[in-house]
Amino acid sequence: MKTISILGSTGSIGRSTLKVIDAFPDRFDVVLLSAHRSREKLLEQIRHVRPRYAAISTPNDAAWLRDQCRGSRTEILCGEAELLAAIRELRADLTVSAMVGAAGLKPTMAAIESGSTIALANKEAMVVAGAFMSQAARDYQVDILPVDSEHNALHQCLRGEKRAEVKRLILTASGGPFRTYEGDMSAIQPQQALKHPTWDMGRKISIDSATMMNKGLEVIEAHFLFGFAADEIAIVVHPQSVVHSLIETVDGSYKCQLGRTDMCDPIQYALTWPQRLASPFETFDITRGIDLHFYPPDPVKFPCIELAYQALRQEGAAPTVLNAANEVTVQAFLDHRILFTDIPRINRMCLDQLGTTRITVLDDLFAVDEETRRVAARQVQEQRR
Ligand SMILES: NC(=O)C1=CN([C@@H]2O[C@H](COP(=O)(O)OP(=O)(O)OC[C@H]3O[C@@H](n4cnc5c(N)ncnc54)[C@H](OP(=O)(O)O)[C@@H]3O)[C@@H](O)[C@H]2O)C=CC1
Ligand SMILES: CC(=O)[C@@H](O)[C@H](O)COP(=O)(O)O
Ligand SMILES: [Mn+2]
Repeated sequence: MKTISILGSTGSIGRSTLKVIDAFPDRFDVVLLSAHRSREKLLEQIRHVRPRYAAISTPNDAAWLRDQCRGSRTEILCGEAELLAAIRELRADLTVSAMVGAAGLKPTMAAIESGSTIALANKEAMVVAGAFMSQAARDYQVDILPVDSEHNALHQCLRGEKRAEVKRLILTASGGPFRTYEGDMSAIQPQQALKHPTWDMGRKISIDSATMMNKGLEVIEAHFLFGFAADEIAIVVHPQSVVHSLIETVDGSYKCQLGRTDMCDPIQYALTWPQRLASPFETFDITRGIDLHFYPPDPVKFPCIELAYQALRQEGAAPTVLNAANEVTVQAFLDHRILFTDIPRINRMCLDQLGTTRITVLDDLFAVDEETRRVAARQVQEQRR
């Protein structure tokens, strides 16, 4: 049995992970679950998989869970410090990193340092601290297996290829809900932006897809996962989301991975890697007559794409700054405190102001993350006056 920790088990990726695990009852033993605020959902999961530990963020929720779980074998943990200690103690065979945002960075680093293989969905951790995470993975000889559908596709396409023979990576983008929208972008409301055309996902990533910052973050994620430079990573809009990404080889071939728009597939790939196991799910029907279209993204309509390339080229603190600003602006937009078009505007302001901050150690990144959040929050406040 492979022991599995799931960070962010109550979210969209966390729930899909449990679905995959349920489909392979003799292969996986879930030893840790974690949630932020969803205590009822977490309780249900605890009763279902009976992990060694379950972690939640606030003392109030932890007390409630302890009460509900009295007599059970699961120990309830409260807050980040207890979660990190459990990750280090358990040293799970594999950790699914599926929290949203930079909050996932410390737990993911702790899992790497414990020697656990990482199934990485939490792209923000890689954007914030890609160089440090990759170095830690080398130091602790840990594999980081991408769950993000594009990077999972690239992982599959790159299998068996020599680095020198791959010219570039091409990330597919659905184009989000506003791909063909011709109205006033500043009038877009959260409910419209949350309606992703092809994937069912959490709220933050859904807004990122709507601004196409998701693709920008994925360019940075691809750089750190696969070691390609900004100029060797392209984005192509592909509204069907059937081709999950492509590589171009030096001899002019394109190689792609395609499949369903269901995250259970890349999760299964990561959980069972390096094996491939027969899918327990309904598989993709190639004969169903789908047209596949590919065309370049619109950088004027979606300025977040260029911001991400700028941050990647700047390196150092810039990706951390862009991510922190974006986390603040996305939440502010969801709370109706700023307009859709304020997201790239404030993100750019933060990147210009703080992107060149000097970084030597990981703690410098945490400091610049905090400072950016302060600056971005001030900009959000200004906007409300
Ligand atoms: N959903 C998808 O299809 C895809 C997601 N990803 C990436 O995977 C990650 C997770 O996405 P998704 O599952 O959609 O997100 P969700 O919002 O659905 O879930 C996020 C999870 O993280 C927990 N969480 C949120 N904030 C904190 C915090 N501050 N501290 C600790 N835990 C926290 C949530 O707990 P609670 O439920 O209690 O709030 C929940 O378990 C993101 O980085 C996203 O970009 C990548 C590709 C596809
Ligand atoms: C499922 C997944 O990996 C998401 O990142 C998805 O790709 C988002 O869709 P967009 O292509 O619209 O960003
Ligand atoms: Mn993706």
